[in-house]
Amino acid sequence: MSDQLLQVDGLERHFDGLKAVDGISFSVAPGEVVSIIGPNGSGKTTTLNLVSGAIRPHGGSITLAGARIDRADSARIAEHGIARTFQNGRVFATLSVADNIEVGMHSTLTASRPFRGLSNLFLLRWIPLLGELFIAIVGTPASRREGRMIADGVDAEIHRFEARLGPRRHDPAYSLSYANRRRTEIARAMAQKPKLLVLDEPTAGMNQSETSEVLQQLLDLKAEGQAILLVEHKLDLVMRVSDRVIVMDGGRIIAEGAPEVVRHDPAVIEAYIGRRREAKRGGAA
Ligand SMILES: Nc1ncnc2c1ncn2[C@@H]1O[C@H](COP(=O)(O)OP(=O)(O)OP(=O)(O)O)[C@@H](O)[C@H]1O
Repeated sequence: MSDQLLQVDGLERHFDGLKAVDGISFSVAPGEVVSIIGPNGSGKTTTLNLVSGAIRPHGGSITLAGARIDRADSARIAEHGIARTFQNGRVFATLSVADNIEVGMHSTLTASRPFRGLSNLFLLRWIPLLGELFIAIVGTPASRREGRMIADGVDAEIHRFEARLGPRRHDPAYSLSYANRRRTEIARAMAQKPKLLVLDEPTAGMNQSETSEVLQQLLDLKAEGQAILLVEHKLDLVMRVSDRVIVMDGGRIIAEGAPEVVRHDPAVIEAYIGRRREAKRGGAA
């Protein structure tokens, strides 16, 4: 059995004949930070969507900690231990920062969701619903203990971004700045205590000082031993935080290796610089 945390083999996904992800294979080891970079439209987000179960692959396999997850839906994949954030930042707008983070812990609950395994069985899915409702109203010693654990977990995640989210813990997400919404999203993902944290452009739309702050937070997560699969356009950040960098172009992996090696790979330089040259020529025409 592989000692990798995430193992992706021959992954494929097409959209109306367009091969967005064209038979890629890669892995993430426990505690490793792996970044996927590449020009626009090269298949990075589609890869994250496949790994997190947002869409289904048309071929290949995805294994997390030894379990096949490529046929599971995103809720089951979250239970397996993958948490993700989205390119455009997704939070529950009317929920407070604390409540958004608490939602992230839902997939980890056991005492408050004793029949959650039945949720996958269409005819029996009302049983866990009624069970959860009953426990929420009446409560059990175990569910009360779990309630305290949730409150501690929310505090711990807010503490991660204390200076920014601490004063805003009761504010509705719609009232937050864009950067704070993205921080809330990362805190919610971390509240799941994921084996693998999947981040899609966590600094998109952020200025330089906000980006530096995110870089420091990613370095802190890495120091905690958190495995991360990251898609990011800001190459300075990628080079500083990654153990390994995967470069995609046209749905394929064109280079892979340590940041310094990949940075000087001729195929990578061509994919980036050549594309820019083409865009300029197109603009000039
Ligand atoms: N739902 C979809 N329907 C049709 N085509 C899609 C869909 N999702 C992605 N694609 C196409 O698949 C290709 C890869 O897209 P993807 O979003 O994965 O690229 P990307 O590398 O993440 O790009 P960017 O850096 O711009 O976010 C693109 O040509 C895109 O237009």
